[in-house]
Amino acid sequence: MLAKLIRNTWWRFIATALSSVLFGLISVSLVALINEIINSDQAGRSEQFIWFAVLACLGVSLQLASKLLAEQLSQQSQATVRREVAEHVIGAQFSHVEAQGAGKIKSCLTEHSLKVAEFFQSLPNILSNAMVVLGSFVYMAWLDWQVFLFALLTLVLGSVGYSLANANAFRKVTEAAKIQDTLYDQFDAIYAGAKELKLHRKKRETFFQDVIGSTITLLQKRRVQGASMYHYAASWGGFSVFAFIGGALFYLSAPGADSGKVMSGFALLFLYMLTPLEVMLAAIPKAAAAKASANTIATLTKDMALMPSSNEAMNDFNQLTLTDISHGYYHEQSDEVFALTPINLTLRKGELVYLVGGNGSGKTTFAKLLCGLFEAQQGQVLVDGQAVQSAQFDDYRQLFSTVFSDFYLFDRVLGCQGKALEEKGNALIRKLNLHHKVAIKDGAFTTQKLSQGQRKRLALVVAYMEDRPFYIFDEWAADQDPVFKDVFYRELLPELSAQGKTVLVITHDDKYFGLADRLLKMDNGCLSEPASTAPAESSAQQTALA
Ligand SMILES: Nc1ncnc2c1ncn2[C@@H]1O[C@H](COP(=O)(O)OP(=O)(O)OP(=O)(O)O)[C@@H](O)[C@H]1O
Repeated sequence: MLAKLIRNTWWRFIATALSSVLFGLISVSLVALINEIINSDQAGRSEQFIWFAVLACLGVSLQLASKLLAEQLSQQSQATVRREVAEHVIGAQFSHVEAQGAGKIKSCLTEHSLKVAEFFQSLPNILSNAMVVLGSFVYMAWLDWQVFLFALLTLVLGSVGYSLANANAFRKVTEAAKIQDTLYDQFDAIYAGAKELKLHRKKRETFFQDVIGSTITLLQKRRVQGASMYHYAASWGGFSVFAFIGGALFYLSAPGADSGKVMSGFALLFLYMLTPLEVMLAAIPKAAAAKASANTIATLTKDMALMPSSNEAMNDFNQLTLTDISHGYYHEQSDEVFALTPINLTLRKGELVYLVGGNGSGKTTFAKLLCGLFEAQQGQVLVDGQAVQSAQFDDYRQLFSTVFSDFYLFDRVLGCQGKALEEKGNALIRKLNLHHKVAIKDGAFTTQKLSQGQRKRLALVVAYMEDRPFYIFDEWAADQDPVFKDVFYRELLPELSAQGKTVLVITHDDKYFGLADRLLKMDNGCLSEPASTAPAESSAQQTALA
């Protein structure tokens, strides 16, 4: 993921890297120049001062450029990550998105993307300081090659200790990234479960301490463990540097050693190198966290592969046939599978079909399968005799308008803009007796602060405005008052059917079963149709459903 981001922003990345590297090199050159100025005679100093002024101005300009570029790079990378995650959530198969869960997705959109952005922000620091350290070693080699060899040995020892700690720390950081995803799910529960938690003290305490509290503590623990490893490693690095300084000074102060310029050069370098070395070592944990976050984001987007895009849309049908289609869920904890028994069914234009059955029998799963939210794990869907291919599923879904029981109402009436549509929507709002509460203005609802039953009516308005040939209502009437329930079953549904729309109504309202053209029954994943309601020409086939 990091490599891909770098590829996408290559010129900015290269410009940032180049300006940071040059700034680092110029910084070391300035230190070397200062040492030369200290140790040269008066005559040679005027030219050196000019060089000093030129290098100082160039260095400051390059530092500014690298920081400005890194800021752009950081914001661009965060925007790219967020766009990519959002694109995958919107464009992947519904079952894949469902399998990831909201917590992980939110965590990627927020904290993980921020960590990636922070890495790019700290890039100039890492590179310029690396150059300072590297340049310092080169200058050391020029001053005294034996001391330089000693410095190299110290560097190797320091790096070995660091890489050992790094592997362990990275495991902790990766573990912390996973715990963070769980925490985001629990953050959702704080808000969504606020009523339940406020009404029950014991529940609240248990949730606060054993659920969210323990996740927060575990995350804190793993992050401290990861960071501590890096601090141990940094201390080991610091110790190696001091051992090197001590050794070098001891060697240089030995009787007969040519100390003058070399000693002052080393003293300057040691002092100058320490901070960059510290900054560099401190940047490594951030880079590790960014890598762990980038890996999480990459896995998420891989598991939510984009579906083939298309500009086509199916917009009508006469007959929709399902042959041997099925879908199942695997429940990891209980090692059980819930699966629909392969379904064979034909639905025709204008039919009003009721689907009934007990809780958990598979009605919603069937509805999701029918409208293409779930791509069948086996079997086929045929529109007017033509099998729908995998690449056509998005086109196929454009036949449906749905209101599931966990529907979502967007603030804006998306995809249905225009004055005429707005007027149509407001007429529907009046028809559903909501006009005293809400209206559509400038393409958006004036309010969403409505009761659940009223919000469901608004979802119905949106579905009507979409004007698709197939409607699915999943227990839509469950929240409606008896008067409006009657309006829904006796007026609205027959009206849709009369307009040639096919309607599948999932319902428990047995009082209205008689109004359906056909009645389907779901029982523990098995779909059947009582012979009396099956269409005459295919009743034999329909009674043999499942
Ligand atoms: N997201 C999911 N992940 C795993 N299993 C699921 C999921 N949704 C449903 N199930 C399983 O599928 C079965 C059927 O669920 P479904 O929602 O289709 O039932 P339903 O008939 O619509 O129930 P209800 O009348 O309560 O809405 C359930 O018993 C449950 O075990």
